[in-house]
Amino acid sequence: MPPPPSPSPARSAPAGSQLGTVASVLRLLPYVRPALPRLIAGLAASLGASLAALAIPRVLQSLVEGPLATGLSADDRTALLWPTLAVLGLGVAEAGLILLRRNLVMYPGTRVEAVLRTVLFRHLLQLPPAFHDRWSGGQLLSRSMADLGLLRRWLVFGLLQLVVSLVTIVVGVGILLATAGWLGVVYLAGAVPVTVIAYRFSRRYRVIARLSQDQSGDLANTVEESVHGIRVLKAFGRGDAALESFSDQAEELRRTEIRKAGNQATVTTSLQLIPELTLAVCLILGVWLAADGQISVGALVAFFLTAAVINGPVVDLGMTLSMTLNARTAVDRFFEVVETPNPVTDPAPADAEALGPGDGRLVLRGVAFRYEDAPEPVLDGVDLELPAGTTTALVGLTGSGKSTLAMLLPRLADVTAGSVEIDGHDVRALSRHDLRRAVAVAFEDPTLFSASVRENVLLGVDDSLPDTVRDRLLHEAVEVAQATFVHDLPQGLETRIGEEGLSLSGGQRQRLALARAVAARPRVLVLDDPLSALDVATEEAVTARLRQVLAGTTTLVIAHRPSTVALADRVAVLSQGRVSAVGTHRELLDTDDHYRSIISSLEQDWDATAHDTTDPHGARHTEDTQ
Ligand SMILES: Nc1ncnc2c1ncn2[C@@H]1O[C@H](COP(=O)(O)OP(=O)(O)OP(=O)(O)O)[C@@H](O)[C@H]1O
Repeated sequence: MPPPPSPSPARSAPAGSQLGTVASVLRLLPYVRPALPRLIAGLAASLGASLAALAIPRVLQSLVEGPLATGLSADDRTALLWPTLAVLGLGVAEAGLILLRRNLVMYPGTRVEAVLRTVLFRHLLQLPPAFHDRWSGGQLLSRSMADLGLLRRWLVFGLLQLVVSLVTIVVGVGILLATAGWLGVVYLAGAVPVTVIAYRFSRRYRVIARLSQDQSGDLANTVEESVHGIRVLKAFGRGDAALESFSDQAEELRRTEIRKAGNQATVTTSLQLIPELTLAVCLILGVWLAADGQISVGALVAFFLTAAVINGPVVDLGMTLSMTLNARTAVDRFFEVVETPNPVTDPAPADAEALGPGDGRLVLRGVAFRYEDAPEPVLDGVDLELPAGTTTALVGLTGSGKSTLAMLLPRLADVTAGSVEIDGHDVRALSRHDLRRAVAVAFEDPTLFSASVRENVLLGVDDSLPDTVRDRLLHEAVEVAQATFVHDLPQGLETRIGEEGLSLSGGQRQRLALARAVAARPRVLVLDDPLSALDVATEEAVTARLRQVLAGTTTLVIAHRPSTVALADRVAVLSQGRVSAVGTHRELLDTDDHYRSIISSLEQDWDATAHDTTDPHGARHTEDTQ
C-alpha cells in the first residue's frame, strides 16, 4: 500500500545555529541597515513614552511632599494646577509618543520583510536542482512566508518592546535606589530569580520554538504534496489515509504549540509573581521605615508608583523574550537557506570567456558525476563528441545516467571530474547567462507556469527582441512542436494555462515545453525524452519539422523509444557510467550486443503501451490524463 504524504526527515531542516541569540539576530544587520534610522527613531519614541510614564510618580511625589504635606487652604488650590497639568502633559506625551513609534516603524518593518523575502527567493532561484531535491517545498514556503512575517512583527514590536522594557527596568530601578535607598535594594534583589527564570526559559523555549517552526514547515509540505498529488491520492483511494497522516502531523504541531504556550504561561506567571512578592516585602519594610522616620511618605508613594511602572515591563519580559526567541529561530531558518553555498557559479568577470560565434560542437571529456551523499558516481569517464549540427540519441538502461548527463550541459550541476565543452569553451568558463542562451533543454516532465501560452513559450527568448521577431519565433515554435491546439484554446495564445499547466493533457504540456525549447533557438538542444507522451506519428512529424527548422542545431535526444532512436543521425550508448559505443542505429544493431538488448527491451516496453489510445492532439492517455 503506498504511504500517504508525510514529512521526510531527510529533506527537513538542519539543526539550528550554534550562535547565541544576539549574534544570530545581528546577522540581519546588513538587511536592516537602511531601515535603522526609522527603527532607532521609533525606539527613541518608545523610550520617551516610557520615561514619561516613569516621570509621573516623581510629580506625584512632589505633590505629596509639597502642597499635600503642608495643607491647602480652600481658596488656594492653584498649587494643584501645575502638578495636575504636568501629569496630564506627561500622559498625553506618552500616548503621542506611542502613536509616533507605530508610524515610524510600520514602514521599515514591511520593507525589511519584503527585502528578506526577495533575497531568499533570489537565492532559491540560484541554487541548483540538487538543493531543491533535498529540501521540501513546504519548508521553503514556511521560511519565506510565516518566518519572515514573524520577523517583521518582532522588528517593529518585539525588539523595541524588549529594549524599552530593559531600559525602563534599569532606569526605574535606578530611580527606586535614588528615591528609597535600601528599599530599592530589596526590590532589586527580586532581579536574581527573574534572571534565573528568564535564562532557563530561554534555553527551553528556543528548542520548542525551533520544533514548532519546523513542524509548521512539514505540515505545509504535506498540504503542498497532497494538493499536487491529488489525482494519485484519489485514484488509489488514499484520501482518508492522507487526512489521517495530516491530522497526526497537525496534532503533533498542536502539542508543540501547547508546550510553547505552557512554558510562556509559566514564565509570565513567575515574572508576575516575583515583583508582586517583592513589593509586598517592600511594603512591610517601607511602612516600618516611614514610621521610623527614615523615609518620607512622599518618597514611599513615589517608590510604589515607580515600582508599579516597572512591573509592567517585567511581566512583559516573558512575552518579549518568547517573541525574540521565535524571531531568532526564524533568522536561523532564513540563513540556513541563504547561506547554503551555490556550487554552480559564474567565473570571475576577468576570467569569463565570451561565447563567440560557433556552430554548437559539443565535447564531453572524461566526465564524471557523483550525487552528493551517493556512494558511487553515476557517470565515470564519459567521452563523447557531438559534431555540430548533428542529432545524437543517447540510450541506456533505466538509471544509467542519461538525464544526469543532460543536466551537465546547461550546468544544472557541475561535473565532478572532466569537462563539458561547447565550441571549444569549457562550460564553467562561460557566464551562466551566455551558456543558457546557447543550450536549451526540454524535459520529459514539462513544467509550465501559471501564465499565458505566449509567456510560457517565449520564456527563453530575449525580451529585447522586437515584437515581430518574438511573434515569429512563437508561431514557428508552436507549429514545429505540433502544438497548434493552442489556437483552439478560449483566448488562443493569450489563454492562461493555470497552475503548472494542469488544465492541459500530458501530451499538450510536453509539446508546449518543446515549443519553449525550440523558440529559444539554441545552439545546442537537449531533449530529455520530451516526446514520450506523443504517438509515433506525431513524434515523427515533430522530429521532421525540428530537423528543418533547427538545421545546424546540435541536438542530444534522450531516447526511450525505438522510433526516437531511428530518427537520430547517430546513437551513443551509455553503460556503467561511460559511453560504451557510438554509431548509427544500423551499425550498433550489427555490432553491439548491449545495444541490441537495450533496443529489444525498449521495443518490449513500447509494445506493452502501444495499444493505448491517443487523443486528437496525439497525447497518449495515461492514468493522469483520464
Ligand atoms: N538527485 C539525486 N540524488 C541522488 N541520486 C540521484 C538523483 N537523481 C538521480 N539519481 C540517481 O542517479 C542514477 C541515474 O539517474 P538518471 O535519472 O540520470 O537515469 P536515467 O538514465 O535518465 O534513467 P531513466 O531512463 O529511468 O530516466 C539513478 O541511480 C538515480 O537513482
